Amino acid sequence: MESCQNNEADRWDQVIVDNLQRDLSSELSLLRAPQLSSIEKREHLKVYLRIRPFSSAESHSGESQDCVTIERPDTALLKPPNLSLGARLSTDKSLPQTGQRFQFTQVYGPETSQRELFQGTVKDLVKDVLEGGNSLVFTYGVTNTGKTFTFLGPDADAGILPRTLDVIFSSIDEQVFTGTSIKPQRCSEVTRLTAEQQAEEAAFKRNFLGQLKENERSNASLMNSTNKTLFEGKI
Ligand SMILES: Nc1ncnc2c1ncn2[C@@H]1O[C@H](COP(=O)(O)OP(=O)(O)OP(=O)(O)O)[C@@H](O)[C@H]1O
Repeated sequence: MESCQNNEADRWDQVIVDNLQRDLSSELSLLRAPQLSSIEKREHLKVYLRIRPFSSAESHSGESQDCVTIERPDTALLKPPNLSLGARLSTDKSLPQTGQRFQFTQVYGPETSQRELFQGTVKDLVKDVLEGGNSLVFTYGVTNTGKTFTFLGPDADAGILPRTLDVIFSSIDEQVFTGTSIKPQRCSEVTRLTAEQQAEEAAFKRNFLGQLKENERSNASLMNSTNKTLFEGKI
């Protein structure tokens, strides 16, 4: 009897498992195509490649700029640089060097200005942020590839961060809250300050800015005395 019951139970398990398999497989096969295309539509990650110009040391070292070729606006072909270990170990110099192709949202060549890069990559994100959106931008690359140049840039040729701040502050010009009764907290919250807290914040700000100015002054006088020593040393 027991064995008969077991057989019966096994049969039902089998039926349920079979149905489950059949249902899932038919559902998955129906869902697969639309799901993939909707993921593709929601793809927000953009990856840009910026190729910096050769430094004068690199140009003088005899390295060929052919190690990076922009094949299409979104594709770069990379070959091992002549001076790299891989290229030096390759025994047959008559064979063409093999390269690897990489695809990006857009490739920016060495002649790209800071302005062009900002306009092509980050400007629209800043507009979204001004309308309440969130964005994350970061630079990634080995040392000496131009991350700091791209992000901060020299004073005379600002990178994407100062350009972003400029757009933000120019856009909210009229809406800047000049009072001191609220203080930003974490990413998107604010704390309301009592009169006593406002006085504390104001004193902290005065001290902080005073210290910054003092540091700038002492750095400038240190530079002056170092230059003077070097100059006198040369004479
Ligand atoms: N687009 C560019 N045009 C002209 N010079 C550039 C450019 N990008 C980088 N450089 C120069 O190349 C050098 C290395 O750049 P940078 O310091 O930005 O590299 P990095 O990736 O931040 O390096 P690290 O990771 O070591 O801090 C600097 O002398 C910089 O001025």
